[in-house]
Amino acid sequence: MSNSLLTVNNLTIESRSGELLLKGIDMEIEKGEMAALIGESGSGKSLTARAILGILPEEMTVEGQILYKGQDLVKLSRNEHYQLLGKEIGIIFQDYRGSFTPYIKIGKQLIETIRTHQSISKKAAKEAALLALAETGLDPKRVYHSYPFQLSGGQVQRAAISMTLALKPNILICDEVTTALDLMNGEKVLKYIDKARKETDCAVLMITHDLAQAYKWSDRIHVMYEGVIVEDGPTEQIRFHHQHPYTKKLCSSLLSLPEERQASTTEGVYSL
Ligand SMILES: Nc1ncnc2c1ncn2[C@@H]1O[C@H](COP(=O)(O)OP(=O)(O)OP(=O)(O)O)[C@@H](O)[C@H]1O
Ligand code: NI
Repeated sequence: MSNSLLTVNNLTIESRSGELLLKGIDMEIEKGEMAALIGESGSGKSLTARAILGILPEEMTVEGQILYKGQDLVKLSRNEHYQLLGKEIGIIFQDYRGSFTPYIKIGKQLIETIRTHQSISKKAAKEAALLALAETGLDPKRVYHSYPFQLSGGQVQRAAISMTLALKPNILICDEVTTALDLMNGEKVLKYIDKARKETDCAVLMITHDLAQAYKWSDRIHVMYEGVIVEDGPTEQIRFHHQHPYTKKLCSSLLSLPEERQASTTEGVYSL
């Protein structure tokens, strides 16, 4: 067997009306790997993430397996699944504003989250919170003592990422994390996620529309199209030797852009 940390086998999701939203996808994510899941809007990327997190709408029917540490996540109850969130499986969403309650200071919320998952003293949790904030390039004391509305969008998002990473999850799922950020902040966030991955050896599943971003940061790319993973492989292979017509279309949309812009990761420009 491989080094797989998370194995998705033949995952199928059907909506209440009988529409097949995911059609038997397979995916393996290894420890320490940055795996990208790319594909156009509505192809099933976020549903895949939600299945792994156990937060799919109740009315959907799920078949197949999601194996993690010897257990099948598809078979867990909501409550059992919920226990894994945070410490084992972390999530960073595009909509980071929902990560914090508006009228409680960031520091207090960080401490509470850390202490929900680790039995450490308030003082130790405060130290961990300040360290986590500093690592995302924020002014730790200022952010710690601020309410979310006193910070810019990019600062709140970095604070939300600090909170997720302070728990040191084994798998981190990032769903379109840079879409709402400008280029500079998007790059900072990805750099920070990558640094955390290297330090903790966690696996990252990076969901994105942005092929340039996937090229730059991921080790492996899974290409999704209409609920199917049409192709996957090491990033270089997908970049230079892809086979599937949909991947060709995706890659050629990027190739037609000037070279220096390919190296950057602007949001929007490469969106499909
Ligand atoms: N709660 C829901 N009920 C019914 N259908 C849904 C629900 N959530 C998503 N879908 C459908 O499932 C399909 C996949 O949606 P999903 O959110 O996974 O797409 P995505 O690849 O993440 O797209 P985007 O890039 O726009 O975020 C879409 O056709 C969508 O309409
Ligand atoms: Ni999505």
